[in-house]
Amino acid sequence: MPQKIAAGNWKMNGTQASLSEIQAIAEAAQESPCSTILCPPAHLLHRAAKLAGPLAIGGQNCHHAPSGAFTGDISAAQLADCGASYVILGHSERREGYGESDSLVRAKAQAALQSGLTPIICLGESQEQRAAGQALEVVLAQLSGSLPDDAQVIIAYEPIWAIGTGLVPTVAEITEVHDALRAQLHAIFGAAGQEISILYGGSVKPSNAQEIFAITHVNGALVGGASLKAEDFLPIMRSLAES
Ligand SMILES: O=C[C@H](O)COP(=O)(O)O
Repeated sequence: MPQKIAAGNWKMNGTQASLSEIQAIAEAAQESPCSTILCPPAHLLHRAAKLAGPLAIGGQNCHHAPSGAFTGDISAAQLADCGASYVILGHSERREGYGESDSLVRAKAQAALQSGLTPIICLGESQEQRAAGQALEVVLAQLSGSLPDDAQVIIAYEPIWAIGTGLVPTVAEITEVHDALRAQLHAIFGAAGQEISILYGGSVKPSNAQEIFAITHVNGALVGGASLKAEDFLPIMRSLAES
């Protein structure tokens, strides 16, 4: 059975004053039967990792090279050095904002694995692609192009149009994509593909988490805005535990 995972992506939000939220989430993670991962901005990683206990810490991106003249970047080994054990890769805000391709995401995933990090690989279609009936085709192509050689990954399906908008796909739309992802992971990795957690992301809130977690092959969530405050994230963690 894939692990149930509640993951939070703080994006470019948070200062040292936010460490109290991480502390509260870490305390709740101690009681949770599920895995909890928090991906704060890079400047908080080291202090967050010290607070974390059973809460795992992740980066939000890494370079594909182990080191070198890449001003402003961070390597997978440096994330691990801060205490991270996961890294989000291929988020649509990087695919779209910085032109990251599937092959670059794949190279980053390989680099992450070499440094002992588990990549959380994000996939998702735009509103135009969904309207054109291309959602499945787009997401499955991203999966094939972005996966590393090893099955030690987490997948996050995040329709771009659902991120930060309050719009959420229907249960049938999420089901269709997660079923297809599960089948493709099985086809690629065999039995190991059945163990890969597939998260849903995009406007997950305490109010809709229960319905989303009831969907077959939804093994948790990658949460943006509602992970910034423990008072929002804890009910999502509880819904996952009860699912
Ligand atoms: O990585 C997280 C996603 O982009 C979802 O963000 P959101 O929960 O604010 O819609």
